[in-house]
Amino acid sequence: MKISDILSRKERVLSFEFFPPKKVENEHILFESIERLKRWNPDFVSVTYGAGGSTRDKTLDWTKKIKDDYLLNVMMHLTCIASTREGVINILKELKKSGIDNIFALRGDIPEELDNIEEAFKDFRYASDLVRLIREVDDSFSIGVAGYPEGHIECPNIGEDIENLKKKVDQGADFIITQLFFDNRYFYDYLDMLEKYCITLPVIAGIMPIINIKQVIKFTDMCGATVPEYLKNKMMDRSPEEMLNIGVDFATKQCRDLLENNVKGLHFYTLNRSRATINVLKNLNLD
Ligand SMILES: NC(=O)C1=CN([C@@H]2O[C@H](COP(=O)(O)OP(=O)(O)OC[C@H]3O[C@@H](n4cnc5c(N)ncnc54)[C@H](O)[C@@H]3O)[C@@H](O)[C@H]2O)C=CC1
Ligand SMILES: Nc1nc(=O)c2c([nH]1)NC[C@@H]1CN(c3ccc(C(=O)N[C@@H](CCC(=O)O)C(=O)O)cc3)CN21
Repeated sequence: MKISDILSRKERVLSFEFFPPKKVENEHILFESIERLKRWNPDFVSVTYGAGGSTRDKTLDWTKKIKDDYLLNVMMHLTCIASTREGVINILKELKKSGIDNIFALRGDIPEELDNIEEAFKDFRYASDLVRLIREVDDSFSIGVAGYPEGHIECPNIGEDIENLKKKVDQGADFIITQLFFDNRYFYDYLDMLEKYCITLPVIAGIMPIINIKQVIKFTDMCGATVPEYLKNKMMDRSPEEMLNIGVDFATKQCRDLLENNVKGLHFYTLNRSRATINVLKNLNLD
């Protein structure tokens, strides 16, 4: 089912994001999480795409599996860095054949071990190049792209970053999912700016209930999202149980405020765990 159709029909959407487990022994954690989260009737779930090629096949396999075994509406993340035109065209054919209608089109993180960046950018430079190719090859996909409420880390200023977002929109993207953020002010200011730049696509908010503060600090240092100082302080040196409760409490307040302000959707970065996200959803009493 195309996410663009769901977005035009529904006032608000709910979605969950997973990544293909690196270790076989972690697969059961993901199975359990999908099983539990399915009860919340997500409008779609998405599967991330590993940079550098390592987990790419796994992404397609997991996306198919979640669709066929759990009967969920799926979106596959597709990154284009270090990919060839031909390789991407083959993946699009495979997606079509498998009945997968939704693609999250990304450039992808630049792998640390990359020694020849020009080679990696040979066929695709930006996510907008990928959006263009998808539209060229098969116009029937629904395409999501990433938006950065705090600006993308490689971009000198947010205005320029939004102009770059506009290129993805102009190439035919259908909706935007934001990078994770913890202060809603960034999100509301971002929506105001998008309006000024005449970007009218639906914007789904990316939410990560914090389970482990050290892991989140490590990740946000890399992706440029700000973790509020008081939240860091509150979570430091707590037990895993205490940390999860603080994370759930924070994400609940954040989502409640977004819902009061008519957010178009909540997309949870679950990190393959279900408990924190489910506790937030329970607190929200979503109907
Ligand atoms: N769930 C996931 O898998 C997510 C992954 N990401 C990661 O975030 C990173 C960026 O990916 P995207 O946003 O898809 O890339 P993008 O191609 O839209 O943007 C990448 C950078 O290039 C700049 N840029 C874009 N077009 C440009 C142009 N024509 N001229 C000059 N600069 C331009 C942007 O401002 C940004 O700084 C990747 O590292 C991606 O993997 C981000 C969000 C979610
Ligand atoms: N720049 C960027 N790249 C991404 O891949 C990405 C985003 N942003 N933003 C949204 C989500 C969040 N994603 C994340 C966030 C954190 C981890 C993380 O902490 N991973 C663990 C390993 C987990 C495991 O393999 O068990 C780590 O320690 O890196 C992974 C994906 C993927 N997405």
